[in-house]
Amino acid sequence: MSYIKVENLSKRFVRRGQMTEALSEINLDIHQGSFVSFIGPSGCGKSTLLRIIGGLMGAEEGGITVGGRTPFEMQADKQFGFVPQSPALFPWRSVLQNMNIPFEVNRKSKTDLSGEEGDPIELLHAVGLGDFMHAYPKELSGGMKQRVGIARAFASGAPILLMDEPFSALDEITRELLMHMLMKIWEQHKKTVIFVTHNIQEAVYLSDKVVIMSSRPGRISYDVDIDLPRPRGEAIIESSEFYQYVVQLRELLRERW
Ligand SMILES: Nc1ncnc2c1ncn2[C@@H]1O[C@H](COP(=O)(O)OP(=O)(O)OP(=O)(O)O)[C@@H](O)[C@H]1O
Repeated sequence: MSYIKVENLSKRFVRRGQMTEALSEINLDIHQGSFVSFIGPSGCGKSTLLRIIGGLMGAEEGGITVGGRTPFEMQADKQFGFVPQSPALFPWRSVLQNMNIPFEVNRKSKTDLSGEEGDPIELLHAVGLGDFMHAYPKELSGGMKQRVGIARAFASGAPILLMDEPFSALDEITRELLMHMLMKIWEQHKKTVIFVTHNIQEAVYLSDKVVIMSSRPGRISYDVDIDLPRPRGEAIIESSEFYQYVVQLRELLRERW
């Protein structure tokens, strides 16, 4: 059953008298607990759609519900965890203290997400930062900071995680390591994840569904179900089925680039 439902959604921006049709007639069904990636050329509206789903901005036309409620209600109820390109870590707090920020925010707003929360210490071990719990952000590399951001999102209790190109600032090898790490954690926690990326392999490896977008105006041109077995180990990348999905997505993307 559909958990996130987007119907005929359009979004326009007007800047200095010039109108940009950022999204046009978007229709989308996302199932609870699934991993969905958005991929498409720069400016096709991926981040805008992510922000609308996450209740950070509204749209002019169309409807959107998340778990039967509006995104704004879900956002006020702390149901979304955001993982941006580089995570916001407080420099004066240790890694573990940074992990606890969502719990403190929820306690203050009296949001009860118990049952969805993960153990911060366990999650730090899962991302290979067990020895860095008491370190400060300035002692971490970019990849390590991003691991904290991901671990924190899974610990936060939010059932829906919105990730906007979380690996784009990382080198190729770190990016691959984090992709495998994210997959392992997600397979244990099964939160609904919406993931924006420019990387086809990443999208195929991680996703149940890849949504291909095209620009001017931003539209969904295809959505492709990735029917690869789970759990997905690293070896799957070498399989011919994986390769076929990569080729298919590349062709579909080229068509509308
Ligand atoms: N706040 C804003 N004001 C005006 N125009 C905006 C605003 N945010 C986005 N846009 C425009 O909307 C379109 C979609 O932008 P968006 O950032 O969603 O694209 P994107 O697919 O995420 O791009 P990228 O892959 O480069 O991050 C672009 O043309 C952009 O210039």
